[in-house]
Amino acid sequence: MIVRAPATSANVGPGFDCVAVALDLWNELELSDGDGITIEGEGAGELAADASNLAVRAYALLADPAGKRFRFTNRIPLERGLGSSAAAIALGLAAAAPRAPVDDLLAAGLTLESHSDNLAAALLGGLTVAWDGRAARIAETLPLAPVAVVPQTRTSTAASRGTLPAAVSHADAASTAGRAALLGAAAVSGDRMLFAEALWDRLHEPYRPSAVLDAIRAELPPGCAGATLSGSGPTVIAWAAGVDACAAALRGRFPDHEVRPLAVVPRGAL
Ligand SMILES: Nc1ncnc2c1ncn2[C@@H]1O[C@H](COP(=O)(O)OP(=O)(O)OP(=O)(O)O)[C@@H](O)[C@H]1O
Ligand SMILES: N[C@@H](CCO)C(=O)O
Repeated sequence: MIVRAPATSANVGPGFDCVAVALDLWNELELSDGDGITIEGEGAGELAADASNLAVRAYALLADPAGKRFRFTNRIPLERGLGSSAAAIALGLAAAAPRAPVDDLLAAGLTLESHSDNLAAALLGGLTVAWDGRAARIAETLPLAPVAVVPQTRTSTAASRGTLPAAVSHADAASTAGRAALLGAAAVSGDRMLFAEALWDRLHEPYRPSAVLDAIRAELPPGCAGATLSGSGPTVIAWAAGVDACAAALRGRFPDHEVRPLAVVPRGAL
């Protein structure tokens, strides 16, 4: 059996801990009878190749890993805000229970990661909204295309979440709720202008400083209509109508970053 799970970009601006989008960059698990765990690609030599591996732990929540051989091919870089942990969890869950209701998989996943936004998109694909233990894919594609600006540096999500304040003002909550409503409407309607207007947040981005995000917003590259911090960062997503022009400009401006157009994919691990 072969299972694939996509990278994901969570929050998409105002959708903190509830919105995420699946991207065309995939981790893969080949599961067969036998034993042993092998890891190729991203995280090889670094990730645990034993029962403590996150994907194997996810599998073990719903099926017995004894007598199974796990062969992982990883393409999603770790701790860059591209949902590597959620993809690992999605692989394990989808391999263990491919026909389980998504809400059951989310409930299992929540025992391993405290927020289910990335996991929802990794399982369902497209743009997802997660709420109160449930999730739905609300759009298969988006009106603007994501171009990822990926630094060499890493940010642990746990550490990044530690910088967020315990409470926010009503003004910040109201502003962000408005943008989040716009984000959903723009995604479903396919309206580019509304989507670009939605890409502003006051709940988490102000507490996760990013010079790249600030620089892109201060001077939008050609073809680019807005930018968001990807998950907890440090990757930034530039949202483009003209991907080639946008990517070329970003490569010129951020030569020590990897600039990577990553199309939205309509399906996830399920
Ligand atoms: N392919 C993988 N297999 C097993 N464990 C993984 C894998 N990828 C990531 N992990 C685990 O998840 C951790 C990274 O999770 P973290 O939430 O900090 O980053 P991320 O998921 O890449 O970013 P974000 O959640 O902001 O999108 C790694 O340090 C490792 O423990
Ligand atoms: N919603 C989570 C996503 C982490 O990928 C956060 O912003 O911390």
